Amino acid sequence: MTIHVRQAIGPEETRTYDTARLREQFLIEELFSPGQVRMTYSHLDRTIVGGAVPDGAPLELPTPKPVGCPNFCDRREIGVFCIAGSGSLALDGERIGLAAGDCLYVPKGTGSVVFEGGDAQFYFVSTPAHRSYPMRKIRRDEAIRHDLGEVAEANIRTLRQYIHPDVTGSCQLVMGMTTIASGSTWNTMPCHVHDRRSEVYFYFNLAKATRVFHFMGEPSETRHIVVADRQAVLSPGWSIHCGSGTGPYSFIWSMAGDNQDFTDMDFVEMEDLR
Ligand SMILES: O=C(O)C(=O)C[C@H](O)C(=O)CO
Ligand SMILES: [Zn+2]
Repeated sequence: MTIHVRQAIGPEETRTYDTARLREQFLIEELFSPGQVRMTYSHLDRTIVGGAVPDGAPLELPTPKPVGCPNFCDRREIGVFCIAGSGSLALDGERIGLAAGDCLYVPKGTGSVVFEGGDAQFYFVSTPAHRSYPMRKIRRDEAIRHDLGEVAEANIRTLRQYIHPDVTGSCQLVMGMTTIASGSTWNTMPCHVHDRRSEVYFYFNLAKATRVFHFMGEPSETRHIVVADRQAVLSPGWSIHCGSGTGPYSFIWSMAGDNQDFTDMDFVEMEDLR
């Protein structure tokens, strides 16, 4: 098991960063390793971002020191996506099968969490929770689907809300997946901020040579991070978050903070971007 801790960084400090520092603070490069759970604990809403690759043997989710409780879910909830292959999660011994594109909401109070599967790869995000909602598996066709964008703006995409108040209860975690249509490049453009919530963008299904140029920063001080397959970007509430890919890609977004209102966004006017 590996866990790295990232402190919350403000806009003034971020303005002074060079490329290496920006990547060190906001990009999570290595999430998947056979037989391992890898995690990053971010002080942005105390979000834990992780990857688990059971590689044929049961892989228990450990409880790292920053969690501060005997069990991982004593005061936390988790959203888990199977991003490749198929496998299962055993929650206190109850096995739930997951195929690529399925999501599992793991409630506060769950004791043991075990990842299983020969070829399965799991991406997960966990945030603090104050009460227990029912465990729920959400298949791709059970998520709320939104078809967004315009051909002329190269931003045609399908956004699916999986962990969302209209699908399943959760304390603060809101989570889903967006897939960019063939021929489009942009996600989340026109862009927005929402200082009430922080967000994590996990990019995947990129070909080896494809890169997403992820834009972040204050609207008046934008920066970019070049992102490869299966890498995640931490997005503070004050930062824009959008990207343009050199080839096809999808991403799993997750949010936590003061509300679960997906539509609560402050859109940025194009003329205000620098
Ligand atoms: O393609 C999009 O637009 C998104 O996926 C938007 C994210 O879900 C988001 O930023 C929600 O606040
Ligand atoms: Zn957002």
